[in-house]
Amino acid sequence: MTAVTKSSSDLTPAADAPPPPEQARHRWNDLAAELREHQFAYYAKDAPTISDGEYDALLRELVELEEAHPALRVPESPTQTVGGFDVVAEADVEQAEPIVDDVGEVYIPFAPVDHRERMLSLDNVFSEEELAEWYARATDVADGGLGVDVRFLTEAKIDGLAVNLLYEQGRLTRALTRGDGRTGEDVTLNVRTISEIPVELTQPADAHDEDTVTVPIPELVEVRGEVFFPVAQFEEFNASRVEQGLPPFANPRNCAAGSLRQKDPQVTASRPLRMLVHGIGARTGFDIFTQSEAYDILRGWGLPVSPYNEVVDDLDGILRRVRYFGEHRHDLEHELDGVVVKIDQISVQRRLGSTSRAPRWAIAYKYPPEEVTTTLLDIRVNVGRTGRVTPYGVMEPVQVAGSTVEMATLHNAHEVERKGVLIGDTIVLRKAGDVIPEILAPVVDKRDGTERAFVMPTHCPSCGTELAPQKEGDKDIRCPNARTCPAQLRERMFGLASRGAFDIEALGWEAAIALTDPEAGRPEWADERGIPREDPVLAGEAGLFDLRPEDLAGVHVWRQPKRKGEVEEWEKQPFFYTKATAKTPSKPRATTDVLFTQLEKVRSQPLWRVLVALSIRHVGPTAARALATHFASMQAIREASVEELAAVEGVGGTIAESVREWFDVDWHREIVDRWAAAGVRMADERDESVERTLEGMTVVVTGSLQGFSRDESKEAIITRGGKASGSVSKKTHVVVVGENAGSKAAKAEELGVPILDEEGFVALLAGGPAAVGLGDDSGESETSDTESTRDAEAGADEQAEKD
Ligand SMILES: NC(=O)c1ccc[n+]([C@@H]2O[C@H](COP(=O)([O-])OP(=O)(O)OC[C@H]3O[C@@H](n4cnc5c(N)ncnc54)[C@H](O)[C@@H]3O)[C@@H](O)[C@H]2O)c1
Ligand SMILES: [Zn+2]
Repeated sequence: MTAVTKSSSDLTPAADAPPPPEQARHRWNDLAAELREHQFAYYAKDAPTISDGEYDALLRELVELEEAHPALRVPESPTQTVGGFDVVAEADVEQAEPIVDDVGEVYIPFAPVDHRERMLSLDNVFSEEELAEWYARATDVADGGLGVDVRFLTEAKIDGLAVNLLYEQGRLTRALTRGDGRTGEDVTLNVRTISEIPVELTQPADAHDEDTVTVPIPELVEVRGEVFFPVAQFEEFNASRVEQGLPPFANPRNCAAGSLRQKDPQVTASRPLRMLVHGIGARTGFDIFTQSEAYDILRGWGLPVSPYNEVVDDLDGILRRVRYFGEHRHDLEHELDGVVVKIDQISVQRRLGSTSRAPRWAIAYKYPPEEVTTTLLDIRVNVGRTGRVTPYGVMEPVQVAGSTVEMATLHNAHEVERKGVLIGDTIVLRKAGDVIPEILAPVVDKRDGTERAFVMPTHCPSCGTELAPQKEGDKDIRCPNARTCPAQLRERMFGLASRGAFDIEALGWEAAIALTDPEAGRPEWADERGIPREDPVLAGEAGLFDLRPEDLAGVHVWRQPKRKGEVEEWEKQPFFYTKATAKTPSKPRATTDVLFTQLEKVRSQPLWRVLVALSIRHVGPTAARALATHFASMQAIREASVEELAAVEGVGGTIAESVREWFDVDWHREIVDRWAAAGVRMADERDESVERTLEGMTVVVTGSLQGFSRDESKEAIITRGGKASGSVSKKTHVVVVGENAGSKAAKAEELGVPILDEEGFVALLAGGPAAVGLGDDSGESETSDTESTRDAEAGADEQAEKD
């Protein structure tokens, strides 16, 4: 190890620091070596093999180790240097070997050139507490007992790569990467291709308004900024690389760096690189007093300045900005990994100075990482309710954005190809907040040749039917065997039992699988070991109401038992019946009894629920109610023409056609017939004892009522000839406001629509509008259709989305 030289940093170990124990020294060596390796992959090759979060964690460990053992904190430690490979070591460009980087591009290192003034990195904090500590320290030193009113500039931290632009007499004469902070690589030719960066500064026009700062173009100025690749263009760009047989970039930052450091500037020119400036280095010929003012000057010369800079007075202001960007992390055109806070006054900046690595007058607040790397163990496919086949990635479980992720959808085969991921790859996984996790890209450098490409199955993994797109040109492929495909059937069965349909609590996801797809989860070895396949007790929903408890005695499902914390092999277990023991024979489980009780009960549910249970496309609860109210029987709906269906208030053409088409399929009609034969009620008896007190009235119920559930209040309105609507408009006759009512109550007041409480509602139901002092103005109702039609269509959309 080289001799420890005295560094300007105040963090250099005290000469009398006790020697660290052997173990700590070992760990330090390992960590430092590992970090340097990652720095090389990241800065020199633009192809990191671990995520930034993982890198930061390693660096943190090193910082903590050095805090515990200050003698380890040598000037060349990765904690003390500006990250970057040693440019000077590759000084002789003539002799330098061309590097073929893993992104398939060849370049020779660019000539090393010194910066006029050093380019530093930034120190990081990872929590609001740490930020407050920095704030306290910085303001304390800044004040120095002088009572200075320190102000802070908050900026978006742009995740790109830093460049230093030297302008002499207004001309861009040199552009360098940051390198090790003292010496960077000459990338002048490449930077010149970025249209946003002026080759010639513009003399600011004479200021007419007082806010514009005009400073004449100086003799010399170093402008620091960040080159980035716009997020919006990244995915498309990566896909085009994969198409050309080139490996994709891991993320936009590495893509920006790789694009800038091209041997052939033409290639750089073809990339949509952008830049924003965030500092000034050496300068002669002008003065600046605050950093924010410096930005105004730079803007005046035609340089791109971020629109997100804002000066604030105190910690509260800083925290407000941190929270703001936390919420808008994905609304910016560049990747944002944090917020940079800088002391605005240059004189105060000087008083605070810098360490060997970073200024003390600035800090980067970093958000929790949203990207991690993990292994893609497999790509499997899922068959949905309408037969759509979607591949999804199965990954080594990993923590990201506060949850454990082990699966991520890949949407379709085309998407898998676009992303260029192989089974076995190390992949970059991204999870942003509540958004569903996404596989971003493979880490190509980690490949060892054992990875294999995903092959989209040609046949349905559930029923073996040949897959095909529904229409020509569809990206999705489907299993056309809608009738008996176990995967599709189990989804329909689950839907049929859901709250908006028959509402059969005992028929949940697992029971739906047991009834229709008992081999779901069958392990590969099951065939080899001669374990017979079990036929489902239901080959379609038609037989649901014909089931008897004894039919379920032999139903088994595949389960992976967990015993004493250990994960065991998958095995078949009885589902509806208990396991027979030496003493007791197998008998129906308690939940199985409940299932049959509920199946009995739902036979007399209202017609609209039966309609929803049929899984007719676009027919959700709203459309089903409209149909049931109008036609009152399944037979009438079945015989209705498209025109007749479409004429129903709340049923549009799409729904009408979908209903007609559904009844044109013979096995669909068979479902209805067999359910009817098994005693499922197929008509709503008009209870003549209920007076049609609300004929022609549109009623909105909002908030919760004591005596009615949501469904019951709707039912009560509809059976009395009224219309139950979900939104308040001028056409609404009355709004019933229960507890915790929200915006609808306010809207009613605003529009002057009469409002009733629950008591009033009961009176209205019994005696009609006159009973609650409302004039009978139902004549208007003929024109009030549009609103409820929109409701029904919205309901239909919701339903379609679930497909
Ligand atoms: N994954 C890996 O293998 C790997 C390896 C090395 C480094 N890294 C990552 O690189 C980063 C460390 O690099 P670093 O030294 O550039 O530190 P940094 O990214 O934490 O911060 C310093 C840099 O931020 C940039 N910056 C962006 N917006 C700015 C603004 N508004 N004002 C001032 N500066 C701004 C500047 O270029 C500056 O040099 C870490 O995030 C680390 O995770 C990753
Ligand atoms: Zn199938």
